[in-house]
Amino acid sequence: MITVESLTRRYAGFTAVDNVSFTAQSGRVTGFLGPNGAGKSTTMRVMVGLTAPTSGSATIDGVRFADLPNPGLEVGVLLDASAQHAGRTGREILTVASDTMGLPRTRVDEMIELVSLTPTEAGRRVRNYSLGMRQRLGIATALLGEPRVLILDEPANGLDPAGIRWMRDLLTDFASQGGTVLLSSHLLHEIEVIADDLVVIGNGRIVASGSKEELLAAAGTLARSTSPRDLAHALERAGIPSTLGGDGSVRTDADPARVGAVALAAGIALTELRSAEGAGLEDMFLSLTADTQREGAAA
Ligand SMILES: Nc1ncnc2c1ncn2[C@@H]1O[C@H](COP(=O)(O)OP(=O)(O)OP(=O)(O)O)[C@@H](O)[C@H]1O
Repeated sequence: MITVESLTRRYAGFTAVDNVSFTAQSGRVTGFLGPNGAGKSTTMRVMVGLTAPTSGSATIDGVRFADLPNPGLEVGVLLDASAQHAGRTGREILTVASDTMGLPRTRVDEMIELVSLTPTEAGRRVRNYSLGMRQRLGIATALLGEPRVLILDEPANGLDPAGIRWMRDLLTDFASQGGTVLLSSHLLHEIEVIADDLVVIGNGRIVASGSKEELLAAAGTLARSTSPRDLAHALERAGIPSTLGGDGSVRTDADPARVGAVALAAGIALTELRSAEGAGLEDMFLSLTADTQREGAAA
């Protein structure tokens, strides 16, 4: 389990991470979301001891990363796939990491195979790797020591569609075997498919956290009718505030049963009635972070 408690990081008067607290539970995949510059990477860097917190703490199973005797055996980290030594081959990078952790060299070949780098690719210098190949190598390095915890910043970045699916299965399996996965991504569809829990950050502060179901269910109800204005008026008369979308949809915080009952009583035929959950993570993300989006996007 990863525990972040009242974490703050300031840079010369600018607060990048502001009193952030959350946990990433074992056996679950936690998606870490936020607009550009929200503070995700800074939080993850503090978790793995690359950045010192101004105050507060981040611990892995109760221990600070810097205090872990052989961290690679406990925590697999992929923060910046391009930060690998460009002059070494992929195989050399894995071999050095494996030796540092005191692992048998056989792990190197196992990992190369696991991430589907060909022997030729593994023998190529990293400066000549594509982004997706760097990402695969980074994942191989993270998994080398068979850690219980994975901290991954944008791991799907640069992967092809098959690679994204492979990564999804890998992380889901890892969590189903009791591992802890914290991953940041801008690929909301990916997060929506893979994450059990979500932590949303905006301008350095947590704006929402909880299980994906909980957070998406809070999205309310979406209804469609041949006469959306009449439906909105009927809801208003029933004391249910609603929003009329440009696409003819009507959204409310009331549950679908209540919206259906109001429509029936008003003699309005519905063409669609469902939890707005289907509207998905993107809507939720944009509405939660609207105040912190540089584009000022609203739901
Ligand atoms: N070393 C530093 N010095 C000054 N400011 C920094 C430093 N590192 C990060 N910041 C600032 O802290 C804020 C948070 O950055 P961070 O990289 O954590 O965001 P992020 O959520 O990971 O963004 P992205 O989605 O774009 O990767 C940004 O405004 C960034 O400019």
